[in-house]
Amino acid sequence: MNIDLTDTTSGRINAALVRARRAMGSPAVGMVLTLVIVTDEGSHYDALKAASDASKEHPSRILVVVRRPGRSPRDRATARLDAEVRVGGETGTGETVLLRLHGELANHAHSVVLPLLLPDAPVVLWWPADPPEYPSKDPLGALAQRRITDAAETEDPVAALRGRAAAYAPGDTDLAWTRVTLWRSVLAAALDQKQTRVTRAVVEGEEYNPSSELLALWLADRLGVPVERVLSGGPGITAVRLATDEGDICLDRGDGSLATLSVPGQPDRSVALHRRSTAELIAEELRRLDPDETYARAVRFGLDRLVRGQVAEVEAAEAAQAEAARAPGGEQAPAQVVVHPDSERMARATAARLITVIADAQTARGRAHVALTGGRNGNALLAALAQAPGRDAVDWSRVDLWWGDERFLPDGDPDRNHTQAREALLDALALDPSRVHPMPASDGPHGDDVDAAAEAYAAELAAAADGGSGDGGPGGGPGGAVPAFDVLLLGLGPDTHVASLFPGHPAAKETGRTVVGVRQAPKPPPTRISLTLPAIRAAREVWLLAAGEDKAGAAAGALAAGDPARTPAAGARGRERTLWILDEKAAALLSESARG
Ligand SMILES: O=C(O)[C@H](O)[C@@H](O)[C@H](O)[C@H](O)COP(=O)(O)O
Repeated sequence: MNIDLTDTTSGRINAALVRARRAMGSPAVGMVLTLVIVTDEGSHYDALKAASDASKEHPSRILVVVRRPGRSPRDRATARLDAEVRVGGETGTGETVLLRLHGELANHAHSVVLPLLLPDAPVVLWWPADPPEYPSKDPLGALAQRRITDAAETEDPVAALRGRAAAYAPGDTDLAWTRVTLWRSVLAAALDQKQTRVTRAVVEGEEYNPSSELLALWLADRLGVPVERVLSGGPGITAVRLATDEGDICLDRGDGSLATLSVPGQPDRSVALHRRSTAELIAEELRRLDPDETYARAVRFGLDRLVRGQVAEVEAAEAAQAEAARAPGGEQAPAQVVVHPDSERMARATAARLITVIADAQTARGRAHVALTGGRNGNALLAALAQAPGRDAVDWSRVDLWWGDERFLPDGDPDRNHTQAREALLDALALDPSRVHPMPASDGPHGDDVDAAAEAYAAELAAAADGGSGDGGPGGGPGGAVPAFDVLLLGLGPDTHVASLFPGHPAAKETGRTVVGVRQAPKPPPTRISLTLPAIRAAREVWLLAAGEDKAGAAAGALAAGDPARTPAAGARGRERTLWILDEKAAALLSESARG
């Protein structure tokens, strides 16, 4: 039975429900909960359909709240409640009330809903999209034992998960979490059955997929091992791999709905992991109304603690481009990792190591080319070098100093890497000024034309390659256009950037030039000059410096090797040596084998 009420009240709606139930001859006693859906005019039909299907398993009173505050001041001044009451029929044994709150009333939904709640029955609130920032503090949310959101229905699902974590209160849940129930139960069963130690996990799923993130967070929290989040073409989650002492447990759905579960020592078996409808997800959520502690732990585990991996299926073009960017003719040396107890000892030890390499280069070739980096770790190394007892083993007048990148600011600006390097070390050394090659400043001869400034630096490098070191040929970058740096230093960004090559930024994919201008860099200041990966790879040795837990995910992700366009640090390799210099905190997520 359907009853339409215009300009009505909650009391009249309740009376209409009683009349309709009497007419249907079915008491309200069979209903077990009130499901309140807060949505908009355009989406209420789909949400109501899903809820009605879900409530077949849980006879419910469904209240759909559509706020219509109105556009004009006159509209907004009015306060009117319209309702469509439906009992029986397609709602099954439940009943639904579609509530349209016009004008000022749209700001008082809870006062309309409260009198309509089933007495002495739990309340579930569902925002199909656009939930409040703090669901439990929302006036309607405060009425509910269960508050359902959906991170997949947001502009930035990963940011939405961060918001869910910050706002979490017992009773909160999210359909992105509900979507991983089947994956979790299959993996938990496989782990319970195969009592073996898991050393690492990988979750593969399409980019910006919140369920992939939550599955990875759940595994990281449950297993206490590094969990790598790797991007794939999807749809949704495509595979989970658990590395164990006996081989990988792998649950792979690919792009279908039938997954294959592989457990070492057992025959593969197929598992149904179909992508469930919203109605199925809501039905699952209505089954249990106690706070979901497992969700609480997973969503609050910390997205930054996941290891960020690469695209599982790197496009052929990108892979070919990465291959083309390798140093001409030179194989890239395998990465070595050295881990120091803390950042102070890391800086001191690396200063001693650098002195040795520079002195050896001068013995072998009469001079040394060193490329410096900016950032905390780069400057800490220079400060340690200034204090190093062996500092004078180097003839600093025969050292050519270059930069891997520079902030494009006026000369002498405190934020320039050159300024910071002078303060940390250079002003204390007997350097030959003609051998100190800072990158151009924004108040130099090229003004604020960062591209012209980059080209000028590329020319300076090429001149040093041809006339200077005598070995800028085969060891140089594209066409021998840079000196063969004896050591090129790089700091590591938490997003795996090196120099000013940021993930997904065109500069990280550059293969034709040695130096580029960088605009809109995610790390301030936004305009920079940077060597490109081919120029970096011209170095004999590339040393990557990272200290602190905020670098753990980046270090593990980059060392897992992958597409340099998305993980620039993975493309920073030396011709003779690639050395990762970490402190324990930055090494925390490395696998035992990666620690060297
Ligand atoms: O100009 C810069 O900012 C650096 O060259 C940059 O690449 C830096 O090395 C990394 O962002 C790591 O910086 P921290 O060592 O400070 O973390």
